[in-house]
Amino acid sequence: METPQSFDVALVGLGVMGENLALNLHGHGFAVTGFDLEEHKRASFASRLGTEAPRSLQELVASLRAPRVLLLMVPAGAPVDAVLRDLRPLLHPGDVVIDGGNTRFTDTQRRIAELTGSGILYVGAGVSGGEEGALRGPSIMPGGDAQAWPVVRPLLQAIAARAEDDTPCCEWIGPGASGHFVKMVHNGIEYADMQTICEAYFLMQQLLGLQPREMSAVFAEWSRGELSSYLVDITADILSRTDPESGGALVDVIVDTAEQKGTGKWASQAALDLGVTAPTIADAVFARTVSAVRAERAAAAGVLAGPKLQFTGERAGFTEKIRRALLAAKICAYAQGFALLAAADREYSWDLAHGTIAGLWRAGCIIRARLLEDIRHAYARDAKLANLLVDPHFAGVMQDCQQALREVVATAALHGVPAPAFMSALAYYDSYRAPRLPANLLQAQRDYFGAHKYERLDRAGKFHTHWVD
Ligand SMILES: NC(=O)C1=CN([C@@H]2O[C@H](COP(=O)(O)OP(=O)(O)OC[C@H]3O[C@@H](n4cnc5c(N)ncnc54)[C@H](OP(=O)(O)O)[C@@H]3O)[C@@H](O)[C@H]2O)C=CC1
Ligand SMILES: O=C(CO)[C@H](O)[C@H](O)COP(=O)(O)O
Repeated sequence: METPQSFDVALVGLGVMGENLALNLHGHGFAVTGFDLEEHKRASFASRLGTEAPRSLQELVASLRAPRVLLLMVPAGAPVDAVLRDLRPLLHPGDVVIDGGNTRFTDTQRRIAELTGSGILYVGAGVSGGEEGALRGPSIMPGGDAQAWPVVRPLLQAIAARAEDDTPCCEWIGPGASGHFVKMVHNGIEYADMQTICEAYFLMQQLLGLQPREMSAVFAEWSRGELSSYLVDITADILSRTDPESGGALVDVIVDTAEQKGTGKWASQAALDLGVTAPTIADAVFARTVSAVRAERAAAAGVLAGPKLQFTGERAGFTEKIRRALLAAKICAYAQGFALLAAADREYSWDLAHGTIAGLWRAGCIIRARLLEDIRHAYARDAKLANLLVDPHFAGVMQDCQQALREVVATAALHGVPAPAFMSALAYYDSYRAPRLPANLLQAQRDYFGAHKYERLDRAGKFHTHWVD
């Protein structure tokens, strides 16, 4: 076993993310050790780093310099509780535990409460960037016990991605579970971003009859402009790939059933809990759930009627409309994500810096996009912006793109092509800019059947009408 107290940091969980984060730390000059339940993972990791594998958590902890820093990259949920239960008796006041997994923020709140009085500094850190990002530089969103920040800052900022202005994509988010909340919102936006790209692809395929390679060129072109982003880039790459077995496009042989691990659902649940309008994020989750009932959809296709229209419009012009619709829908999804952050900030008093958070997402993470620099500027102009849509820059982009979004949504509806995220983005935009909504009638209905009362435009107070004689 290595000399006791010789390591700067320990990774617990040497899977896809943990091993690569460890290699990233090692590459930045930190002395790293690691532990996994599986002996073969411990051994192969130790041999890669030229160290000896600890045989137990006790040996792992004993090999760390004080204050000890442990980064957990185990699956979210029960495994985190199991590791914490085993670690707790081994740690001392001032030691830091970072949970870098996609943990539900309410679990982080509970664990912080459970550790109160122990002196152990707990950090819930969102990490995004996937396998490649973990190795080359992820975006990291740490929050929790602020005393831990000076201890972990050199480690986390060293391995994080860097934005174009060389700022590390890792900054202290705030107290409590704010780091995991911000990561959850990142993933909610990720769901909406992915779904709107998929709808753009589907419309080009279903209405314009474009082949994957043609669409690959379209997405590659789009990624050189305002839509420049990692997700559009990888879409162009995916659509260019050939399946070696069939010789056709690889995307065409992949089953149209999307899986999910829960972060988009949690973001939607948090939006409902906090009373935030986030329909495009929620519709992206529902798009996955409806994709999952593949056999039911196949049966319903033989029963349920739809339109029999052929697209007769001008193809190049419509492709440009889809591009603009995609940009508009993406902005709406980001607006919803940032509205969710603002509501959580009000609820939990985290004092979230929206501009800083946009800055952290500029590189390393899955939603990295050119747009995030504009979002950062929007919050620099007005840190208390009511909604991203009303920032002068974004209001201008929406002005340019809203007509295209309408035409794409209308065309999708007329031709029976499902485009739920585009549709809900448009409804969000129109609802948010509506000075008057039909909720007056809704209030009357509530008062009619439940005596719930309503307010009047012409005088203050709550009123009830005896609707039934
Ligand atoms: N993959 C990704 O792209 C991203 C993942 N994340 C999050 O990071 C976390 C880790 O994900 P990922 O690396 O993909 O998951 P993996 O399943 O690849 O790795 C998790 C590792 O933790 C090990 N493990 C489980 N329980 C324990 C325990 N009690 N003690 C020690 N090791 C344990 C697992 O071992 P075993 O296999 O034996 O169970 C496995 O080797 C998750 O919360 C995930 O949501 C965040 C961003 C991106
Ligand atoms: O956190 C991530 C990236 O930021 C993961 O890739 C995410 O867990 C993927 O989520 P899902 O499996 O639900 O699509």
